[in-house]
Amino acid sequence: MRKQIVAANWKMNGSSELVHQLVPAVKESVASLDNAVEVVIMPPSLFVSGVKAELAGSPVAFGVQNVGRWKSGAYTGELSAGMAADVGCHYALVGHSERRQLFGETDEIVAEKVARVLESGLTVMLCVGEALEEREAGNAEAVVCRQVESALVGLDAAKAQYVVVAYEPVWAIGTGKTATADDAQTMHKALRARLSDMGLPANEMSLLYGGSVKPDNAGALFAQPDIDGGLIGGASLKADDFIEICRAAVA
Ligand SMILES: O=C[C@H](O)COP(=O)(O)O
Repeated sequence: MRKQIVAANWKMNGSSELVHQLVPAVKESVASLDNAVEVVIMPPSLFVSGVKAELAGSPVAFGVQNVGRWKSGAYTGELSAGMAADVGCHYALVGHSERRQLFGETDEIVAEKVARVLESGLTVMLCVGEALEEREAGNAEAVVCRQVESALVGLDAAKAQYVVVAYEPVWAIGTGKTATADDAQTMHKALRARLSDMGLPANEMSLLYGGSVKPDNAGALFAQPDIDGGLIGGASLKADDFIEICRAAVA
C-alpha cells in the first residue's frame, strides 16, 4: 500500500516567527491524524534546524527545497544532499519548475541531483510538469514522461521506495488555476504507467499533485485513484489551510 503524503514547500517565504507559530500547530493537528498521512515540511534551508527542533517527538518529516549537484567542494552558496542528511532531513525536493525556469536546471542537472539525494539516503521528491504552451500543443504527457524518465533512468527498483514524484503543471503553480481532478488523474495514470514501463514498482510509488491546491479543492484531487497527496505552496504558509489539506488526504 503506497503512502499518502502532504508536503509543504514554503519556497522563499517564512521567518523564525513563522517556524515557531506554524510548526507547533501542524505538529499538534497531525498527532490526531493517526499516521494515516505522511506530512512533510520543507522550509528555506536556514530554518531547517528550527523546524526540526519544533517537530521533536513528532512523526512530521522535514526536508530541503533544493540540493547542489555536487557532493562537496568549492561551490560557494550551495548546500549538499549529504549536509541535508547530516542535519536530519528526510526529504529533498528536486527539479521544481521554479528551479528549472529561473535557475536553468536542465533534465541532466536534475538527474545528477536525484542521484546525489539517493546516495545520501534521503527520499527525493522529484517535480515534473508541463508549461502552458506545451499543454496547448498537446505535448503535456510527452514532456512530463521525458522529465521523469531522464531523472530516473537506470534507477534500481529497490531504490524506488525513496522516490516520490510530484506532478505540478507549471500553469497551475501560484496562479489559482488548478488542473481539474480528472485532468490531474489522467496525467498521474500516465506517469504511473511510464514508471512501470521503466521496470519500477509503480503501484508502490507515491505520486503527488501540486499547483494551487487549497482546502476547497484538495478533497476532489486526493480522491483520485492515482493521486496520493499533494505538494503545497502558498496554502502551506497558513496553518489552518495546510492542516485542512492534510485532513483531506486522510478522508
Ligand atoms: O511546490 C509547490 C508548488 O509549486 C505549488 O505551489 P502553489 O500551491 O502555491 O500553487
